[in-house]
Amino acid sequence: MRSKSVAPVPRRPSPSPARSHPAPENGGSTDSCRVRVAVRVRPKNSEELAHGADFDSCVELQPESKRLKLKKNNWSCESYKFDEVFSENASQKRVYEVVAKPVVESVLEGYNGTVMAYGQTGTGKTYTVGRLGKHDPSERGIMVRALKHIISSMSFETDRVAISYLQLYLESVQDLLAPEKTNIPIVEDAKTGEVSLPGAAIVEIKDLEHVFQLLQIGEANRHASNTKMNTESSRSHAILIIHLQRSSRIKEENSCSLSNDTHDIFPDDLPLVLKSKLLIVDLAGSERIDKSGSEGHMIEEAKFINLSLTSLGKCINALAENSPHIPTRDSKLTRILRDSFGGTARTSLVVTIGPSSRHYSETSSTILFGQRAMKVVNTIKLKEEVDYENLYKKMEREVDQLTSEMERQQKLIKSEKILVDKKLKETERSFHDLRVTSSMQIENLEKEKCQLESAVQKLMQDLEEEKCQKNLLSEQIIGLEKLLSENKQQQQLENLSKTKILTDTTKEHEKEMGELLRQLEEERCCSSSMKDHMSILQQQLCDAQSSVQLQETMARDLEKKLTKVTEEFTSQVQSLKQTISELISEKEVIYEELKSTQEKVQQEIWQRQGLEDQILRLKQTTSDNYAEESKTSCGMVRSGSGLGNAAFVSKSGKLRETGTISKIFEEVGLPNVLALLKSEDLDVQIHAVKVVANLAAEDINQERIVEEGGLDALLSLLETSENTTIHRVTAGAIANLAMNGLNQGVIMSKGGARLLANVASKTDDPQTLRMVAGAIANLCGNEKLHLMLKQDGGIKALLGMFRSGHADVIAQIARGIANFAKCESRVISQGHRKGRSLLIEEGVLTWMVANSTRFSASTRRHIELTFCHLAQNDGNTCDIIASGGIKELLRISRESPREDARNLAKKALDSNPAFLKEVQ
Ligand SMILES: Nc1ncnc2c1ncn2[C@@H]1O[C@H](COP(=O)(O)OP(=O)(O)OP(=O)(O)O)[C@@H](O)[C@H]1O
Repeated sequence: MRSKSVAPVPRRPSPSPARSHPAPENGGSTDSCRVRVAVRVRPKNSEELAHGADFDSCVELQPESKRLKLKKNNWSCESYKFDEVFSENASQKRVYEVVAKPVVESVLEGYNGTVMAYGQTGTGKTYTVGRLGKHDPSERGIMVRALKHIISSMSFETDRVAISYLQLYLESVQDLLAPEKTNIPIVEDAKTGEVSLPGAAIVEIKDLEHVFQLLQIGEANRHASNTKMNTESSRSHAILIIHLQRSSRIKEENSCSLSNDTHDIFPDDLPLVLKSKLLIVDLAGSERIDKSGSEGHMIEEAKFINLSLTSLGKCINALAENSPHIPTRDSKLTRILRDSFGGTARTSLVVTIGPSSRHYSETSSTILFGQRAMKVVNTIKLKEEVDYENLYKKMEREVDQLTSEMERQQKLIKSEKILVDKKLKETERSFHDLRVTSSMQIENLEKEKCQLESAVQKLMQDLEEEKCQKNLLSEQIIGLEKLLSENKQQQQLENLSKTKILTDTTKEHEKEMGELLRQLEEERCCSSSMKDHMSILQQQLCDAQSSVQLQETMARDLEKKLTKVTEEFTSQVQSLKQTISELISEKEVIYEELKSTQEKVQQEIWQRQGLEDQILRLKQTTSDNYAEESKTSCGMVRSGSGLGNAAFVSKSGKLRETGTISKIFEEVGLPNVLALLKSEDLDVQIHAVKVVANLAAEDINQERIVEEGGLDALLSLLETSENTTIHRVTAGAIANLAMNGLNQGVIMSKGGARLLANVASKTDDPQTLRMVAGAIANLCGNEKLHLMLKQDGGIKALLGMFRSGHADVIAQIARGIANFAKCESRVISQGHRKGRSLLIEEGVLTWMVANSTRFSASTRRHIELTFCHLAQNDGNTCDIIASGGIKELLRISRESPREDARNLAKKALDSNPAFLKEVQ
């Protein structure tokens, strides 16, 4: 698409309006513009020069006043004013500059244009328009000059130019660049009135050399004959369509290049393109059959030419007179030129006349035609469109970016979650460890405390006991001392009275006293050792108490530590909880973002799908329509060798699109695509069938499409639709599905062969017949279905399609019967079946012998193989002999380019005694 360095397409001042016209509907700007008409007089040819006075000139030009005088005879003449008059000396360059250049410039600005030559046969239309002048540039006609002008004015980086070259011959449109394409339909868009020729080749132009090559091909394919009036008389109308697509807007630089309406319709960031078409038309010459000397087939040609020119004249008359009804539908020529006269194109007409008075009446009617055409006013209209291809690519890029961003964010969240989970687990583990160790420590401390307390208690008890014993001893000592003093007093009293007894008693008492003293001494010793022991015990108690105090302090410290650790842990847990909740809320936000991104992506996908639908629809309705082309010109991209199946998909370039379709199909889903097959809108339906047909060309989709009900929908379309395009593409889709062995039985059981036969009986469109024949040919490759195929009329329909005479259709028929014969011969050789071939019962043998000369070389190979396979079956011997097939078998055994065919034919001839006898 357009790069910023490319200047916006320049604007021309609008011509002044000549007639009021409706306001634009799609944002394009419109102007009224009258058809410009110039007249060109051909120099006298050799015959006219030779006959002198007989061929006196009836034309006189007045170039200054742009007038032409037409002399009827010496006393009567008429004068006509044109936009320009060219004498016989006017150069090709000048004619181009006056007639065509303004139209080409207008086309470069985005308007449609038409340049057309009209005139009697032999007056120089082809010379003016179609002359190539490859070696003499001064000779070049309008076609070459216009293309050279366009190529030099556009940028190949951002713009595209392509051509279609067609001829209208015997009311049939034929492609001059691909002459096998005949009967090309003319499609008119009901809404825009735009005319397109789907199926016509559109070839992108590279350079002038390429232009010469293509125009030469077209020239070689154009119908021309030698008539009395012109040795190289064109027998068809040639139409060169130049398709031009130019980028029209870059957001910043060209806001001035668009009308306000356009801005309202297309947002600033949409890429826009200007699409325009230039039709250069070289009409076949009008002729009087008596003068041109046309005979036989040429009379037929002349009738068609005159008929279409008459209907063009009627349309011009009706337009010139502002008639409410313009009979454009009367001929294909007027349908193709619908936009050129009274439409949206800027149109220039050059009318060519001969100078000779012998052709006064033809010259006069040509001039009147030109005069009337000058009254026609077109409404030229700028057609600005969204460049969906570019937009699609842009959106695809954006979706990719969004998807990768989404994936990146998902990965980020995942890794963050793993990190948080890990952290949480670690914290839980350390908290648990801490709890276990602290509870163990507390337990130990408790135990120690209990042990110390019981030790202190025991010491206190011991101390108490010691104290009691000491008291007891003190009391005993006091009692003894008291006793001693009483004894002393008694002794003193007794001493006075009883001296002897006293001595004895004193001795005894002294003894007792000694004993008591000793006991007292012992008691004292014991008491002092008890005191020592007690002081030791007291010391021990003190120690124990201080140890208890120490332990208590330690326990308190530990408790404090534990409280601190617990607090720290609690705060850690809290902060972790905080982090987790933050992470969770962050996660929720990211999830929300992801959700909205996913929704956005989904929307983008739907939008993209919608846009693609529109692109395809637009492609279909414009003449650079690839989809339609692919449909009508579809070839066998993937055709198996020999008798293999054939997939019906579009030509090169469409495989890439199939890839995109598969991608979208994955995103949109098969049920949604299949649902579109039942759409009310025919365009959508056609597009959906095309998508399904493309998908069905891929092996991996074939079974799924049938499982999801796609086959039912296709068969129902085949049965109910009246539309030829639907028939053609649906048959192609079924042909693709029929490549799959499993699908073949399903297609047959659902009446597929009967429906295909029905379509074949109703149409003459070679492309549709090719699809139908291809589908039946694929079904022929399954021996289990042979009987049903015959009963459902499949074989009859296959042979019946031969009537089209189209090489591609015949190739499919031949492939089908060869498939059938091969499988049948295998089944018979394995002993699973006996008797006459089902193909022979349907008259294949007679058909092959009768048409043997009409087959192309490649088709002939299939036919040869069919002969050989049929000849392997004894049940067919009589039929082969009766139909004269022996001769054909002999020929194949000697001359066939295929070794397998030669061997098969020899084998059949050598092994069958009836054949041997016949040969001898
Ligand atoms: N302006 C001209 N200068 C020189 N030769 C001319 C000129 N116009 C036509 N001729 C010659 O006259 C002959 C007939 O011209 P041409 O084939 O272009 O006619 P035509 O109108 O296309 O005829 P038809 O309708 O039968 O195809 C050709 O030989 C051509 O070279």
